[in-house]
Amino acid sequence: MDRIALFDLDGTLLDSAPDIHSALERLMARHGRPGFTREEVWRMIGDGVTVLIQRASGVRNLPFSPGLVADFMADYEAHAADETCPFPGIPEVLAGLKAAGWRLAVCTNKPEKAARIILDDLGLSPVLDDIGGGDSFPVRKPHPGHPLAILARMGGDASRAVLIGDHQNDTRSAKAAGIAPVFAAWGYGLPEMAEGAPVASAPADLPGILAALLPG
Ligand SMILES: O=C(O)COP(=O)(O)O
Ligand SMILES: [Mg+2]
Repeated sequence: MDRIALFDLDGTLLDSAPDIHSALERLMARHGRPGFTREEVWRMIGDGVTVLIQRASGVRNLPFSPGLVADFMADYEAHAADETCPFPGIPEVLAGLKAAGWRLAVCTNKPEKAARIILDDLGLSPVLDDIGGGDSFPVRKPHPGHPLAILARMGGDASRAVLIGDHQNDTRSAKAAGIAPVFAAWGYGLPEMAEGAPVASAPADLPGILAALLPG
């Protein structure tokens, strides 16, 4: 059976924080609230857009409502790839893995529509076999059902898959699913979020780590 590499999106494949940050600044400004530092935004990313807006509105004493999320998303989707780009080395690593026979997919807590807009815009969609967002299934990371639902769609198996991500939600969902986790240390997570998973310090480390975990 083919080996499958599942990639987290924000903070793993893509440096997407600049556009998330900008859209959040505009949302706060529309409600007369001050913005956030980039580091504060990194700490709020990882559990999907609703939790991001709950965290941000909570800190700024802005009553949370689903309308805030819809308002944020309409603006974010229109600007999601303005400054967002793959981390250096990512396109080459994806192409190399593909050439080595791996099938590739994205497992992100970002809403699927926004993920597809960005991946299309950055020209990464053709190398991906599947994209499963935070709203694609009844559950999302850290629930193991999120990566497992993507594997099921691909006809894959947990024992022949790895999940690379920058947050404890990634390592935890992988471990609970029986998928080998790899921690992306270049992303937005704190080092302790690796929780014992093998650590890749740069994208260029991935081919070696993945081949060691799942020899062809
Ligand atoms: O949208 C988020 O909060 C996180 O998305 P990710 O799962 O791709 O890191
Ligand atoms: Mg991430």
